[in-house]
Amino acid sequence: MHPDLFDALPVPQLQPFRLDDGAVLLRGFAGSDDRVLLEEVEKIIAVAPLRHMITPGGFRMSVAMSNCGQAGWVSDPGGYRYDAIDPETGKPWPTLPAVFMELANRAARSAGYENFIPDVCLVNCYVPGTRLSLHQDKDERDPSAPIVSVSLGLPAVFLFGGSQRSIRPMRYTLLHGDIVVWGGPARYHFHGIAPLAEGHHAIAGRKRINLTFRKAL
Ligand SMILES: O=C(O)CCC(=O)C(=O)O
Ligand SMILES: [Fe+2]
Repeated sequence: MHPDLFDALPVPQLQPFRLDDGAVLLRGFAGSDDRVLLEEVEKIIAVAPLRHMITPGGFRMSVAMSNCGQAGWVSDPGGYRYDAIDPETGKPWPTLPAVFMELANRAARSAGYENFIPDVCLVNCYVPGTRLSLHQDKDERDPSAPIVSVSLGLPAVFLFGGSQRSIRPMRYTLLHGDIVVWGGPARYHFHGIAPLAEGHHAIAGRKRINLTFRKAL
């Protein structure tokens, strides 16, 4: 059979996998955009370098972070905030690439959230051993907008709990191209990432890149 015949076949559309009311996992949703997304990440971190922020408690975060968009999430001994200026460079953050905006909007729509227009993308970089402890994303102004979280590179175990820290989190393995969307009744659910296992990814190498899209301002 000629390979072009396959191109005409519809791409299998996996059903969104429900994690909780308001929260879904879209398996492989970003898979076909992976190389473009990673190229854009390289451009972003060339301007706004990855850095380990300091928590208000004085700890150095194990995840290396950067941002793009109208503001960026920053943490320092004074607290957490969104800042239009990158404190590391003194300049505005790089703008949100069109391919990021489009993907985030499309993923949100697939999860049941119409008209999601993010203004911030937090870039998280994990290497084996890196973890992100259970937390809520609650520094954003608009509670009606979901969080759209894209996984690229090495797999990670995503911990997804409930509205209270005491609710024991469920564990889901997130793979290259997966997107998790949480909003509505799940918007303030506790979540985190277990320590990344050792490994090598064919495109991303020895790391995991996570992009979280937010409407923060
Ligand atoms: O890396 C992830 O999948 C989650 C990132 C996250 O929770 C955050 O950036 O607030
Ligand atoms: Fe988070």
